[in-house]
Amino acid sequence: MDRVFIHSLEVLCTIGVYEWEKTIKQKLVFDLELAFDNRPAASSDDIHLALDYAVLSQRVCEFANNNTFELIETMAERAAAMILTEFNVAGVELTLSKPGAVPMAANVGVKIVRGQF
Ligand SMILES: Nc1nc2c(c(=O)[nH]1)N=C([C@H](O)[C@@H](O)CO)CN2
Repeated sequence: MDRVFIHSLEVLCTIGVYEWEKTIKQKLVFDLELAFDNRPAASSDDIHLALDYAVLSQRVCEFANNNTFELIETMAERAAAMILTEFNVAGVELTLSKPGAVPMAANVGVKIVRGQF
């Protein structure tokens, strides 16, 4: 299966398990791989047959901005479910990073794969 990808999509969100985290915005970074057949778009050169990565990026930012969770696991799961529901993709691989959450680590996060590839 072909893929469309979106890397390093940065969103400011309310996310975290501690009380102080519920009063601030923190940066999350999405890396997305979407299972999608690109051949109809390629053969027709028609954006309407493509998975529009600009539209999908905007929707993920909106979703993350408008939903507050404690765990990044929950954000990842719900965002993947939203993508599978709202977009015509067979599968989603979603890596969600919370840079700066652990000062001693360059990065921390979770990776999930949902649907089919
Ligand atoms: N597996 C996880 N571990 C932790 C999370 C998380 O979302 N998933 N979150 C925190 C805190 O919110 C942390 O980011 C504050 O620095 C701790 N561990």
